[in-house]
Amino acid sequence: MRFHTRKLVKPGDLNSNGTLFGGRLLAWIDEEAALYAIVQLENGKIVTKYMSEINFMSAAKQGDVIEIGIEVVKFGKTSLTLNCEVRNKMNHETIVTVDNIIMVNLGENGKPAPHGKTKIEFVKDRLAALGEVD
Ligand SMILES: CC(=O)SCCNC(=O)CCNC(=O)[C@H](O)C(C)(C)COP(=O)(O)OP(=O)(O)OC[C@H]1O[C@@H](n2cnc3c(N)ncnc32)[C@H](O)[C@@H]1OP(=O)(O)O
Repeated sequence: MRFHTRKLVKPGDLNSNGTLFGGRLLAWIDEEAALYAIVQLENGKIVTKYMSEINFMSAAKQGDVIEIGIEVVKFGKTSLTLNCEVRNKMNHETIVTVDNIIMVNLGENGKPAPHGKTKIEFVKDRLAALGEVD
């Protein structure tokens, strides 16, 4: 699993227990999944369809640095299924796992559209293929 994004837990991110608010964490995960899918599928019109088992394993507290990891479970026809783990950057303690996040690729009409992708691609390889590596 590749951990792309780091977040600092700030006072405005806390719940009434003084730990990281779960809704805030889910918003960060949703944005990360959307970003990942937009880059992989090369389409800005992508929506979250479904999230399965969300397991809050440990609490994060103010001042913690956390990181969000995403990996591909499956390329579908119009969908991309992702898996997510959020962990403490410093000690790698797992904070939450989400087993399946289904992102759906939309066409111009807003309906599911085939994305034509079957495997993970890296932007640097796409650029290299275009002769645009710096
Ligand atoms: C980033 C964000 O926060 S976006 C905001 C939140 N999300 C939204 O507002 C989305 C609202 N939902 C919708 O607009 C619609 O449900 C859509 C466009 C996503 C999907 O429409 P549907 O008619 O359900 O699409 P359809 O049945 O063709 O399924 C599309 C794909 O999703 C998959 N899918 C749909 N429902 C599920 C489900 N419950 N579990 C797993 N996969 C599912 C299908 O298998 C299909 O994948 P495939 O083509 O790779 O085989």
